[in-house]
Amino acid sequence: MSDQDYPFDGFNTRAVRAGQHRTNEQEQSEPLFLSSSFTFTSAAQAARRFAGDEEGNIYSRFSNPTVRTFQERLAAMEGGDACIATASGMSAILSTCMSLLKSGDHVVCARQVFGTTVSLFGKFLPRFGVETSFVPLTDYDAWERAITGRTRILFLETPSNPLTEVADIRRLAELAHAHDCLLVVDNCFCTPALQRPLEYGADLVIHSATKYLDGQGRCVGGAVIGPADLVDEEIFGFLRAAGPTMSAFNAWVFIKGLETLSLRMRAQSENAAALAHWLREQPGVDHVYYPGLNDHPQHELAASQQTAFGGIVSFEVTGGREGAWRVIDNVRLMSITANLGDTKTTITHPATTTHGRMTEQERAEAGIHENLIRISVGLEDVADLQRDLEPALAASRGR
Ligand SMILES: N[C@@H](CCOC(=O)CCC(=O)O)C(=O)O
Repeated sequence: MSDQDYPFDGFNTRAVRAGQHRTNEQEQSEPLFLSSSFTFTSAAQAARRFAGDEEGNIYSRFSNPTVRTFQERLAAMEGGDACIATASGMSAILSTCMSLLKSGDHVVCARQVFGTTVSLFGKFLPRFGVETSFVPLTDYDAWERAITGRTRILFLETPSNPLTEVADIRRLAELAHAHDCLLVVDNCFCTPALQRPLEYGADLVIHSATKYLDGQGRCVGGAVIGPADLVDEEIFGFLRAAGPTMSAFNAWVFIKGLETLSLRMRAQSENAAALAHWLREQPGVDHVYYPGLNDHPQHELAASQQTAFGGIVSFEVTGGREGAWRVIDNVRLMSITANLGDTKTTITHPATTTHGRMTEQERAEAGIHENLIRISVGLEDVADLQRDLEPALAASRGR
């Protein structure tokens, strides 16, 4: 069908409609296909499907209609040609690396990324001959200096986890392309509702669907979005062979999550902004990290690159690790958990959890101090979040 015949292409329309292919049952909501394999009408048809001469389902490790709906919907939302769904956000990064890199290749990665991403690049990929140089996220000269003739991928998160530092995607895309590299952006904190890195020149977008795409803390999953030649050819080939696949059930949950993504991201951004401003005024709070604050070092860049500032607020308290733990131990409403993007507000001590397996030096270089607390702001009333934090902050100060 041509665009003229079907001109319904707004972002919110895609979020609720893209990828839906009704069956003969004429269902209103997307069906969940819990079937590990699919049948063929003949041996010849099976052979055609396996040879790739005929489109159609084969086996849910690499082809499932519910997973396909999620992939088509997320690709449409990110503005990419293709999407591959994976078992987790980490397996999305792993699948990208295993399919696009070979022994002898080199990656440049921001220092300010999720701790497990540091482990993958710094500890596991070197076993397969792929080395990574880590650079400060916003030091563009350092990115350039780190690129060698063997560099294939530049990898970053923006905003970064947990300090919400923001990098200029356009600038890094130009740098990557000038050196024949790919720019891979983990868009977990913003989601396509707030930022679409492919529009700024990124080659691939990574997601942990576990976070905002689900949005209600139910399922683990991931995705890679980008051009068909990379995603459908290279990365799909690895996924089919190695099998770090998203389950149909999880895909179905994520499909429903995508339908409310825009609303949640806006509401959570508003709540986070209100909490960040309030936190700045509280005794015992040393520093608040939130891109929506005027004094955030990349506030203007975030305003130009994102349509809202996101739901993550991090802050430092007086009293070191003990002070931070006391705040966390004294909240009653927020959930103490190592996850983010949930409608329920979560509170985390990054230095000992999400970034706990980085070395002390790696954490210091990334600016993650022992007194840092990360809050993923949910959809509760901000007044209740303040009511929860106020006595926790007081307890931390010994009052
Ligand atoms: N990226 C998420 C996920 C948190 O997950 C963990 O902290 C598990 C640690 C591990 O991978 O071993 C976040 O930052 O909350």
